[in-house]
Parts: sequence; C-alpha cells; structure tokens
Amino acid sequence: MAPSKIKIALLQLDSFPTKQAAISNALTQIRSAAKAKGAKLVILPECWNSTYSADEFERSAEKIPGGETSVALANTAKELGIWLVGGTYPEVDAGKIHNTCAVFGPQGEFIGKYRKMHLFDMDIPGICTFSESSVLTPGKEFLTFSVEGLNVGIGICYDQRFPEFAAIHRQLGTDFLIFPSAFDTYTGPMHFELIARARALDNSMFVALCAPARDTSKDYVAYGYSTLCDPWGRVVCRAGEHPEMLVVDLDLTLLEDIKKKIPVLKQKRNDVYELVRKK
Ligand SMILES: NC(=O)CC(=O)C(=O)O
Repeated sequence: MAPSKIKIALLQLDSFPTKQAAISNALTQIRSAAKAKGAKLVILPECWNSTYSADEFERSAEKIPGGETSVALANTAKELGIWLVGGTYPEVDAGKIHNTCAVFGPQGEFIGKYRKMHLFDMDIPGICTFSESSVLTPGKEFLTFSVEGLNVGIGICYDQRFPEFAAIHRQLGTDFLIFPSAFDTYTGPMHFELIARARALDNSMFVALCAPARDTSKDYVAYGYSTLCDPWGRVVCRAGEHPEMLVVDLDLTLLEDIKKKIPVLKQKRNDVYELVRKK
C-alpha cells in the first residue's frame, strides 16, 4: 500500500563562480536534506550550476545522462538511497542545447529527463528581456514517474504559465507536479505564488516550484521564494530570497480528500470541450 506521507526537500541553492563549486555545494545540501532531515525525494532549482544566460547555456552544456553533473547526482542518489529531481542544467545533444531536468532513483538509476517545452521569451523593456529560443531547442515529451506510489511529473519554470500543460499532467495521472523555476524579480512577486496555487487547485495536485536563491550580482536576478502548494491551493511552505532548505511531509490523503469534496475533475464537460495531448 502507498504511504500516506512522503518527506520531500526543496533546495533553494546559492550561486557559485564555477560549475564544480555549484556541484560540490549541491551535493552537501542534498546529503544534509537526506541524512539530517530524512528527505526521501530531493528537488533542485532551475539552472543551479551555471549562470542563467544564453551564452552560458552553450558554454556549460553537457550530456544527460553521462555528463559530470548527472554522474555526480546519480552517485549521490545511490549513496543516500533517495529520489533526486536534478533541477535543470544545460544539455547538449546532437548539436542542440536544451534546458533539461534529469531524475535519478535510489539505486542511482537514470529515471528519465524532461526538456523545457515552453521557452522563456519575454520582453518587458527596461525590466526583463530574455530569449531562450535564441539558443535553446524546446522539448516535446512529458516526463512522469512513480515514487513509492506517488505519481510525479516534471515541468520547468515558464511551462507553469500554460494551464494546459498542468491539465495534461492531470490526464497522465500526475499528483505532484514539480517545476524547477527561476522567475525574475519583476514577475516573481506578481505571479509565482499565484500560478503555483492556481495550477494546484485547478488540477487537485501538489505543486512545487524550486528556485535558485537571489543573487543581485547577476545580470539575470532570480526571484527565490521556492513554494509548495497542496491540492486545495494552499501554500504549505515558502522560502525567502536567500539560500534555504524546505523540508516537509506531503500529506497524500489530501489528494483523495479534495477529489471527494470538490469533484471538479469528474465534472469536466468533455462532451462540450476537450483537451487533447498530441505527442
Ligand atoms: N524563467 C522562466 O522560465 C519564466 C519566468 O521568469 C517568467 O515566466 O516570468
């Protein structure tokens, strides 16, 4: 029988001048989350081992699996016997660059990877202009997997702005949708928590947004404020701007609880409208 609780950790990681230093810090934090706090599933942020910039994506991209970050994460997942959602780091494959999340299981096995499907192209003049599509290739595949009976799905940052993405995950059976996310400091205060709560409530699922800590010395300043919402759309826990570890027991009984009490998922009018996955 599936457990009624599972302990998870969201690591809001600091930035470092080199990839090696970022990896070393991440491994220390993962060990602390698993050994000192007992987390069974540990989640890292978007773009935690490189600067969030188009140039840097090309410079630091690696093979997934097989590259140095993936090997370090796989070994650590095995050492600790945990599930590890590796945040995102740039992937190179057949000459193309992707913003990719790799997932590793408790034996260090590669569970799968998810490539950011909706690329972050935003233009708010004088505030935030970013064009992931100038260097990255978007993904087309969804990723889901089971952790002790809990159905987990992966999205990345900008994907959370598309309600259809989370709704397709609902169709796929996802009960916990995880978005490694590096929102900026303009949209973050307006939208980050709002979107997390909306996706959670719309789909009666847990939603986690795991962000890098804020570093004001960077060109792209990440918002921070990693957030976890329950299927009722409530914020279970939220970080601040600085490096932080959020450790929490997901109360899995809430999944059935809301489905019984507010059965919107069964009440969809598929005779009138329908959402169709094409790939
Ligand atoms: N960084 C992103 O992918 C998205 C973001 O910052 C936003 O949507 O705002």
